[in-house]
Amino acid sequence: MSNWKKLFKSKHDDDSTQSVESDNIPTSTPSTPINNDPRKTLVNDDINNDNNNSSQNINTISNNLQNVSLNHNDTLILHDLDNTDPIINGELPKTVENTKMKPGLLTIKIYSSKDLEIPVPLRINKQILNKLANLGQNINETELLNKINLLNDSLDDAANTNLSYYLPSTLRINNSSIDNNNNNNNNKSSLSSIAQYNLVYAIIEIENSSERICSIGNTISNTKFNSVTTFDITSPMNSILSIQLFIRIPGSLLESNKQEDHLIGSIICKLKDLNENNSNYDNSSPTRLLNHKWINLKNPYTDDNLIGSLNLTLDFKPLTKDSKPLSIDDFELLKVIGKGSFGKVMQVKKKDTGKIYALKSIRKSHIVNKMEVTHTLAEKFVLSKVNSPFIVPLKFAFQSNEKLYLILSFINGGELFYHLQKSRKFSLIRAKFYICELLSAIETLHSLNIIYRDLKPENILLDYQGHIALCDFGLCKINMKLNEKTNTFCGTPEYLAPELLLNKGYTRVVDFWTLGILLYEMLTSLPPFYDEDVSIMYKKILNDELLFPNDIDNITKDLIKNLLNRDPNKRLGINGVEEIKNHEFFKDIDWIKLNNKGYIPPYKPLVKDSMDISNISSEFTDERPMDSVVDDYLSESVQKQFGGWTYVGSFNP
Ligand SMILES: Nc1ncnc2c1ncn2[C@@H]1O[C@H](COP(=O)(O)OP(=O)(O)OP(=O)(O)O)[C@@H](O)[C@H]1O
Repeated sequence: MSNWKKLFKSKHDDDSTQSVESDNIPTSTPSTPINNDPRKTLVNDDINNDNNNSSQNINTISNNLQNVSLNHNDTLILHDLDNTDPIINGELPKTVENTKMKPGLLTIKIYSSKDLEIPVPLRINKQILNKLANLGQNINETELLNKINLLNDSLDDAANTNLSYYLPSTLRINNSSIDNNNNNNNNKSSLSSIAQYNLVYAIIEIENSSERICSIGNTISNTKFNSVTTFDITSPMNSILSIQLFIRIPGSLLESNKQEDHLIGSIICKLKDLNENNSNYDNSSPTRLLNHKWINLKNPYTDDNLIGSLNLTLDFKPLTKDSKPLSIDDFELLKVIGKGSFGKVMQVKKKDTGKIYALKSIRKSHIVNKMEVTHTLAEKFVLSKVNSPFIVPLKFAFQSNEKLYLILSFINGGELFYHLQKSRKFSLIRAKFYICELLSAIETLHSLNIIYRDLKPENILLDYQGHIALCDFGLCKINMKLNEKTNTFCGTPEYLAPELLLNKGYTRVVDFWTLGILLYEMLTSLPPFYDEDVSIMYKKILNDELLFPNDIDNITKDLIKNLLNRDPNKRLGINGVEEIKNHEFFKDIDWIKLNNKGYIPPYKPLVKDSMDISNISSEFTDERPMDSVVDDYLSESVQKQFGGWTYVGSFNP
């Protein structure tokens, strides 16, 4: 079949980042716009009832959203740590409701660890031990040698527990002397020789921002960090702080002979719970949430207590009415990372905290001219209301006279589109993982009466661990109660549901059709009704039999067939997302674990740190990052529509 041979085309090949409007002539289905690029997002304004009321302003949308019924599923299993610190291991909250704790800055100081254990057996002998002893840094060498001599004497019985007390956490090594694997093929680096090897490191993550800190001395067991980092916190009532401790083991100490990174243990806690424990908490002045406290490590996947703990101090400084409003000058522009219909997306660094974000800038005059004001306002409101682990978090929104700015967490594992292009298709395990996380994201949106309408691999980003983050909420339709219909013709041609093509009105179940198309595409490399000619593709969507390649199993086929039921009233999910979750395909999924990002992603993108842009096309990153100066005049009444744009979290100072 010819459509199995489609060559993926970059969505940016032909200036196709512009939304296509209805002047494109329908050829097959009445009132259906056609464009040359099947993957391009369509919005048909002729029948776009979203935009009918161009004077609808941000406040109206805000009011609408306040009426939204919140499906709050916030059951937490709390368990004590030192009998005082509640550490969570429950379901992530999905909405921002409580404004007891204001947005602000969280400063984390990590001093040291105690009793850490190396989680895997090491291949170790006297020679290696002595070499390590000589390479140890920031440690009293004589003392270390004495200890290692003791250990040498009983090496046969030496458990890793003991080793972690003697091995230094930071080594200065001649690359070739400890880990030949790093240098075998690289003469240059074997010449460059001495390198600092921070064996123990921590990844601190909160609100999708992460920071890596490295050991600076002592032993693996009692690592010294003495590091300070500050995070911007926008939803403190929902923020979950995760600190994961890893050890990087040189290949020469492992049977595999290859360098490996292993998780030693983690701390996961909810900021508000730490706050609730602090009886002196004042909502508007800096507060110490933890003071030099030893926190026990846990296994994040089983929640079992582990031996070992970390010494921390946490300080929280809430924003106040006097805090200076944000502007583009508070950010350093680093790289262009994407282009949307109305502006660029850039990687930026917030000057005060040094944290890396994505900045989406939108020119006001463009959206006004294209009657896209409502969609843009809806995007910001959806982002500011929704709190899902699988939706890209909005950090801030601000504006100038000419532009609107959104500051989002920078998700740098690349678009799913890019990874699908590279792999052509995914294994069932990998596709299932993405579908589960997407279903959870859609569930959160639907619970807020929001339909997404534009599910496709281009709008799905992978984070550095390989979890998904849905982006681009420009086509969301808000206030869509169960079974309520809308008519706007929008979406991406190969993902359009039949009821949308027939222009008879559609409900939230369009999102389940697109989910079915996406699953099919991930497993086979092409959407099921694909054709390069869009008008033929529309006919196929409406009429063609759904065919599967032989390697798709019956349970998966059954799920796809039910999601791709052309009758929206009989489509799986018509009675709610739970109906889909109950399908046999998902029978082994623990949804609470999933929402805690508890499943290890089957694929981890190659991401070094939050600055890394290697998964982003050079088509963007080669461009010079700049906030273009524009001189658009917008009348006061037009400007008024953007009145409530500013966002600094669940509280506006
Ligand atoms: N938070 C983010 N982190 C990293 N990259 C991002 C982020 N947000 C957006 N991008 C990149 O920028 C691209 C364009 O962003 P987005 O889709 O939100 O813009 P848009 O104007 O709404 O686009 P469209 O024209 O497709 O509707 C995305 O496809 C993605 O590759």
